[in-house]
Amino acid sequence: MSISEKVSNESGKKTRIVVIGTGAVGSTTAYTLLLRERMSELVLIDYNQAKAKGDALDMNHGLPFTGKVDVWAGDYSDCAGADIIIISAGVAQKQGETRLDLLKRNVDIFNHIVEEVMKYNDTGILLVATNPVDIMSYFTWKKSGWPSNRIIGSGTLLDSARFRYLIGEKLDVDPRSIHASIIGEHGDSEVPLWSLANFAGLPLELNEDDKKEIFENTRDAAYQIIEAKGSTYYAIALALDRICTAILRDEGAVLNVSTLISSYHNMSDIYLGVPCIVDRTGVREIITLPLTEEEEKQLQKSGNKIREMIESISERL
Ligand SMILES: NC(=O)C1=CN([C@@H]2O[C@H](COP(=O)(O)OP(=O)(O)OC[C@H]3O[C@@H](n4cnc5c(N)ncnc54)[C@H](O)[C@@H]3O)[C@@H](O)[C@H]2O)C=CC1
Ligand SMILES: CC(=O)C(=O)O
Repeated sequence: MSISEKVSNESGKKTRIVVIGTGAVGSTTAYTLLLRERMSELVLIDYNQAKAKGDALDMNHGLPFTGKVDVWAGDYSDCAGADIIIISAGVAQKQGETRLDLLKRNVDIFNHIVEEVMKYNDTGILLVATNPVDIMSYFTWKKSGWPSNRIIGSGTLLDSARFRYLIGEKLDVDPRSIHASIIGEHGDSEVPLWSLANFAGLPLELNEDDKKEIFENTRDAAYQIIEAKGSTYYAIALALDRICTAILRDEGAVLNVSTLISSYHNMSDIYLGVPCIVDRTGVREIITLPLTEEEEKQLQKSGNKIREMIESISERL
């Protein structure tokens, strides 16, 4: 069986992923998808066309070491027929800057991108990584007019991975065996769900100081990495690859992505990071977790912060 057959979807059609914005996050994501042979066609689009062309050339030179994937630097017309379109274009967070500071600049960029994508595709799934991701996902949903199940933000999948890694380190247990979630905003108001965290079904043996340290290092991870090297991209690339895989393989995997909530712990009409069942249709179902009173309070605070940000761009919606 050839690789292109292997990665074809059920109808035998080739599988295409488009990455828009091939900066640190976009190019690392594209490379991760290529290494793991997730698709038969990979298209790179960037405002800086030379960068996209250089990346495509560089990745093509690696094909003798991977499988057969067609990789090229394209334009928006290549979104036609794409299964997944990842948007990681925009302005990156600078040292000391919050994700929300980026909002207005990135809305301008998305206004153009979403309009272009809509000209060529109305059946794919849009996967948003650009920050502030919950608000950019909401904006994309509004602007596109697509059903919300097909507009997915990376949400708190990355934060949950950081949380599981740090808990695993503390307990000396493989992070894949740690079941623990961060929900809410992908940002400073995110909420750790200690009440549900476990491994092998057992509660975690962590004292309050350990918990405080683990959560603060989870919440502040992006700031720490940006201070050290300017931007974060490896772990988000793996998180985006995980979401693409759940979609393309129709997995029904539970992932903490950002989605439109309509009645979640008394909140509605915002995009928020919550556990969702992800399959070929995108977000198939949102899972409502039983929270403690304190966790619910924190989640509502996080939701209110997102709502305020959405209201600050209301004239653009
Ligand atoms: N959701 C998450 O967990 C994470 C999100 N991010 C976010 O991802 C975004 C990208 O970050 P980086 O890759 O580090 O930034 P970067 O500056 O390296 O890359 C951004 C790219 O977008 C391109 N771009 C700008 N305007 C464009 C347009 N109109 N059309 C097409 N391309 C355009 C730029 O030319 C550049 O190549 C940022 O908003 C960052 O905060 C970063 C890490 C994790
Ligand atoms: C930059 C960012 O959002 C992150 O690494 O979490």
